[in-house]
Amino acid sequence: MNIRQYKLVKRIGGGRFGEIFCCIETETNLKYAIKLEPRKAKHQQLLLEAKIYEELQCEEQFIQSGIPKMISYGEEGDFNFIIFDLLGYSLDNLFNQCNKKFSLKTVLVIADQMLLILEFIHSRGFLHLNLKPSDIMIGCLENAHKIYLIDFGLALKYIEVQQQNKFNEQQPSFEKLRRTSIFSSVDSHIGKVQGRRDDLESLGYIMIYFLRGSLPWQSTYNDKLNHEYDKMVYLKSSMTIVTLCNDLPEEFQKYFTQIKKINFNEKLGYRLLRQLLQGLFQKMDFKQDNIYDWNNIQNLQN
Ligand SMILES: Nc1ncnc2c1ncn2[C@@H]1O[C@H](COP(=O)(O)OP(=O)(O)OP(=O)(O)O)[C@@H](O)[C@H]1O
Repeated sequence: MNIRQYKLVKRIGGGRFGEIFCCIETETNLKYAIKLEPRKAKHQQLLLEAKIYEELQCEEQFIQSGIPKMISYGEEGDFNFIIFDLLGYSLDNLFNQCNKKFSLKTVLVIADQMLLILEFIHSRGFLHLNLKPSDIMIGCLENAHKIYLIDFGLALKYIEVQQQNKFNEQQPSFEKLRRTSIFSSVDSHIGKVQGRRDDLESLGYIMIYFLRGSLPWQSTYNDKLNHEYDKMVYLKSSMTIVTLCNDLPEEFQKYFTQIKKINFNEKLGYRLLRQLLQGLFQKMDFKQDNIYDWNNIQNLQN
């Protein structure tokens, strides 16, 4: 595979680790996404991320898993690259376009698909450990109703996490990056070994964020500057589930109670969590029609 057969069209995103462009394969005219990481970057992780995609893609269930297909990866000149299926918008983007509120129906449909995706990656031994709305995407065209999870740059095999028996400040700064987000689990902030339940806790915070428009510990915290980080951690770790889920349907409180009850390495009842949220969906008499809040917006902005 030769990266030169792809032409960069436009930048579509970027984060702490790379720049993402839409590209066209010149022979077929098909569009893809390409993630580029400078090879001089201090903490190179793109090729590790590629290995995770490679391992996940070997699985039979991968096709329906809600993870974009990796077409190719490698090194070219000054960059490491991964080429993936091109997806649509991130939920971060869609959330902003919906005036920072999603309806209960939209949140429940997202959560149901995310639980399936997490069950899949956990069953293959991986933890995402960096869940946030910008890593959750919708597909393109006929897959526009499907939810996808991206960005395995900070993912780990939990078997490896278990071997790191205790967090230690000398660990690579990836460890620090994993616990800087407003969506990170409480245990990640206090340096406890992370497991599958930490991803589910982050998903719970994302649901609350979408429903309320913010999280109670967000206040003045700025994740780029790490400003007021200690205050954010204090507020998050001292908040009870009851206060966090105040005024929300009781299923959210039950969701967190269920997660907090289990040990970090215990197998989770994904089905139970899905049934809990599906029960709420039915109770509210919502329809399974693949219509999300953003489908009501006339001109979505890229
Ligand atoms: N396959 C894709 N199709 C379309 N857009 C994509 C795709 N992959 C990534 N993006 C866009 O690029 C953004 C950043 O991607 P990604 O999270 O992989 O980068 P990162 O540098 O690892 O970011 P972070 O700092 O969040 O870890 C996403 O939020 C999304 O908007």
